[in-house]
Amino acid sequence: MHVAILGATGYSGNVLYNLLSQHPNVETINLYGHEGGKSSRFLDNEVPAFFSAHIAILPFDPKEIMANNDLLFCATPAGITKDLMEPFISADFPVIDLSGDFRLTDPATYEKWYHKEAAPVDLLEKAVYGLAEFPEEKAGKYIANPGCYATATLLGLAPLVIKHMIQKDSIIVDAKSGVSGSGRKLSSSSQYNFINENVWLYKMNKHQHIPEIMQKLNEWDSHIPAIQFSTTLIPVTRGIMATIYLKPLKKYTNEQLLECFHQFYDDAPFIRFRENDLPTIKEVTGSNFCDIGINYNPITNTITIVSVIDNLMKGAAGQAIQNFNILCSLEPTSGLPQLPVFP
Ligand SMILES: NC(=O)C1=CN([C@@H]2O[C@H](COP(=O)(O)OP(=O)(O)OC[C@H]3O[C@@H](n4cnc5c(N)ncnc54)[C@H](OP(=O)(O)O)[C@@H]3O)[C@@H](O)[C@H]2O)C=CC1
Ligand SMILES: CC(=O)N[C@@H](CCC(=O)OP(=O)(O)O)C(=O)O
Repeated sequence: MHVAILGATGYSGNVLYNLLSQHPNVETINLYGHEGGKSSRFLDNEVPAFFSAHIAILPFDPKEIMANNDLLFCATPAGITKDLMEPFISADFPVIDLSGDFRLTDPATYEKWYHKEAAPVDLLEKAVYGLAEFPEEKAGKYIANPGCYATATLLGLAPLVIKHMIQKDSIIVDAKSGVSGSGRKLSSSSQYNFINENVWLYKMNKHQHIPEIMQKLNEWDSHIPAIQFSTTLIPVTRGIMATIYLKPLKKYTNEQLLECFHQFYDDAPFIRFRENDLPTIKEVTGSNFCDIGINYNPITNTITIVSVIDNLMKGAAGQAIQNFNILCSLEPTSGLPQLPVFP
């Protein structure tokens, strides 16, 4: 297949290029950048880590992309993506979009949480939310790849929520992310002097993944009223840990809780259910795995779920490849590493 990447110079685009260049079903990868941008940009000049990849970054041109490729991976920022995607959606051209612009079905909710103008409703209606382990019933060729925090949180919560085993108003999520989650551009919080030997709880009660998580949770259980959700920046490059606390609906044994997770995840190639062993971020770095461990405290009647992913893999480019495999009916694990980078 011939595939295109828009935004290959960004972190998620870098990882997409890396994965696609080793994908057995991908013949060529064409790179695109800004509309009307310089025609003399090359990947190796922009990203020294890809020193030998002397590949041109062509100016963004929907007609040329659709004429020369079978599918587009879009790794541009939220707020910008929605202005670029109309020609692809109108032509029913396959797109896997890593941004948040087409994940929320309600434009007013997007505008409230992203503080940006939403995509038009007729375009939003064509998008399919692509949490790979829990595909939508709706079919479509425009896949809205989930957010990184949303992926870790939803995969940790899914089994107990779908089986209605929890007190619905009891969910508290304390999520932490490495700095690459904010992309390649420098910001005050990504400066070494700020985040080294520091932790920072940011966007308290305002994080844009709250409505995304609620949208999916309410598909599984429409009676979940809200979640308490916080995001903390930690001094690591890659990785997310979502620590989830909730109260069970009634007393369950540890075995009953383990059995619930096994039912959902034993056949899922990228979920490693670790039972009562609580995973660390490093155990999934560089892989598309989501590792999940659980603990039950009878004294406080609290279940703790720890869900870890690599934000650039399962939280972005890795899940995008999973969605590519699903959309194109390829082997579910094609192009994705089977072990993390460790140590
Ligand atoms: N980082 C992460 O862990 C995750 C990111 N995402 C989402 O994936 C998307 C990409 O994120 P990330 O890789 O971190 O971002 P980066 O900031 O690292 O990269 C953004 C990319 O978009 C390009 N770009 C920006 N504006 C335009 C434009 N108008 N036309 C064409 N290209 C443009 C940039 O090119 P240039 O540098 O030339 O401007 C760059 O290649 C975002 O929507 C993000 O929210 C989702 C999950 C996790
Ligand atoms: C560490 C860090 O800053 N992470 C980013 C995640 C950005 C992202 O992926 O945003 P969308 O999925 O909504 O596009 C944040 O918390 O906003």
